Amino acid sequence: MKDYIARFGHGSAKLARQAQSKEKTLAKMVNAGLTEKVTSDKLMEFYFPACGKIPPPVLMIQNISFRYSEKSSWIYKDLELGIDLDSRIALVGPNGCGKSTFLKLICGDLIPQDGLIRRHSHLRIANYHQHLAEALDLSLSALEYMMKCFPDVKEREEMRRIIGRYGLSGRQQICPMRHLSDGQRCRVVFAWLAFQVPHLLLLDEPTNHLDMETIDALADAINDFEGGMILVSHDFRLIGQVAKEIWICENSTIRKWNKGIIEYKNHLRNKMLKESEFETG
Ligand SMILES: Nc1ncnc2c1ncn2[C@@H]1O[C@H](COP(=O)(O)OP(=O)(O)OP(=O)(O)O)[C@@H](O)[C@H]1O
Repeated sequence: MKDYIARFGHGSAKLARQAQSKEKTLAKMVNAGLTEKVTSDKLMEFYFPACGKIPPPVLMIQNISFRYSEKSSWIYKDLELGIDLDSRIALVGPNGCGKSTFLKLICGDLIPQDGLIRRHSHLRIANYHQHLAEALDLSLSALEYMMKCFPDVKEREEMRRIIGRYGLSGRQQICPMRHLSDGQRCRVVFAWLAFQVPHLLLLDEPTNHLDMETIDALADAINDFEGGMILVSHDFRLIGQVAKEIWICENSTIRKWNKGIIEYKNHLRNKMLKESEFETG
């Protein structure tokens, strides 16, 4: 209401009248104690539970080739890689080169036409991507949703504590998720993801909708996590915080960058400068 008053208070006569009327209503609500105190979201303390160790090899990608259809070009051709619980990988590369496809292949959402992906029989993989938040049933509250996904947790209070860790306060836990902001819905998704106790975290652009403090909390949680991680992100700050190695996805393959993240950033910058010089002649 304050926004409306600020925007339209000096607008056309009709809008200004509406703004004045809102101002009066707001004053009455404040006097009657009907407005809620403005608070910022509770700082999120991300946390991925201890997943226990499984011996290597945890995941082996053996000569896989993948394309979406017979008519389309190969996204990967004869790809060979290994991933363990101490892998902390940032997967980078130009738009459309196949980063998300790689994560889908790893978690088994897509099957390669050739080759094999061998996963340790006890391996639990959690795959975070934007569409998870879009697929939430918004008529449910975060609490109802989590109780439905994890029926083994019988006590509401226990589940409230679990969700609370992800920075959702009392009311935000019990109102329909349609009333939550995009960032708050992401927190629900992270709570759901972490509660699966994965060994391997696949994070596809996790920072969209998250503010800087929350991204830092996520970085801390990843650094405390005892399992493996593959991160697809354009956020070099997060990459610098959590990745130990960079893999570059390009030309139907993935190759390991054998220098540090800063060197990779400089390499990209120089490449872009050269391209723009070439374009401008
Ligand atoms: N379901 C699909 N069916 C057909 N083609 C697809 C499908 N999903 C992705 N593609 C195509 O496969 C290629 C790789 O897509 P992918 O989303 O894996 O790339 P990306 O590197 O993650 O891209 P970005 O950085 O833009 O997210 C793209 O050309 C994309 O258009």
